[in-house]
Amino acid sequence: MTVFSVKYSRGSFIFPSAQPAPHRSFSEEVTVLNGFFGKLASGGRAYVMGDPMVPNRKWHVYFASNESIFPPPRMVTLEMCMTGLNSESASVFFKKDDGHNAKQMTKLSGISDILPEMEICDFEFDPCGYSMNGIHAQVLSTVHVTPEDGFSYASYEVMGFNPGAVEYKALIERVLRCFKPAEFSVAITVFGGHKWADSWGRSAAVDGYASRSHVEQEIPGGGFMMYQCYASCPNYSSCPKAVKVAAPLPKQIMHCWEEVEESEMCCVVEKKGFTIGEVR
Ligand SMILES: C[S@@+](CC[C@H](N)C(=O)[O-])C[C@H]1O[C@@H](n2cnc3c(N)ncnc32)[C@H](O)[C@@H]1O
Repeated sequence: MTVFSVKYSRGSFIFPSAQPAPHRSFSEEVTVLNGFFGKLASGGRAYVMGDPMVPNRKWHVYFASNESIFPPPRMVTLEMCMTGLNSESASVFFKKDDGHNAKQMTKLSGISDILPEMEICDFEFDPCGYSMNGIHAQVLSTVHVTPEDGFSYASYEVMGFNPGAVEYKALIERVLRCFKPAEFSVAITVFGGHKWADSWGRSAAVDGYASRSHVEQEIPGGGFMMYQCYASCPNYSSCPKAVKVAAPLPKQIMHCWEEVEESEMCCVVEKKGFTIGEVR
């Protein structure tokens, strides 16, 4: 089987020092990924997006494609990372003596209502935890839930949908209803031209949450990424305004990959076919 394209993405780890190799730093991960995919026609391309005002919330992305013209065809991807889950919402993802299983977790949590047409294969962990994969035609989605209090976490990812047929803000709100997190991030990746993605390239005002940061990054060939972090804010009028951070200008490109630790990256690096940068 030939790889057509690959994308690896993650937020900042909650416990970075607990990560085993090769996840001790993004540069280590990129080295491993380039070992597998760096020889694809596009070369490996890596980005770190984040707002310096929100230091523990960065979005790490790696792409490679067998097309020399990057990026691959039209595609929108939404990725949400949620922490501080509401304890009642999280309790759904604990097994119970009455045989409470993954199917009931999917229904009771509201996950089945996020995109009702999805066919879902769900799994409950023992004593708690939940994962599912969903499919409908070319649309794919996945959810993973760690419900334990103190380090609760849920992720939602969907790709391959028609952005004109799914309303961006409403989808985010259906996901939030399942978990009611204290904080969350949304990463949007658009391949195939900015305009095609309709409302998906714009920031969303989400009821009950304040946008804490908003970062945008153009991808060579017409692609686009947007990364937004939110924190719950019941009294919306007193919420601080979001800081909108622009994409880096070409003149900010610096060749300093080897000298830069991930924690202090402040530049864009292009070296031997891969690019890594932090957007400020
Ligand atoms: C949903 S699973 C992780 C799935 C997957 N690694 C991910 O996040 O993409 C994590 C939750 O399942 C629970 N769990 C129970 N048994 C587990 C196991 N054998 N492996 C991983 N997680 C387990 C953890 O305590 C946690 O609440």
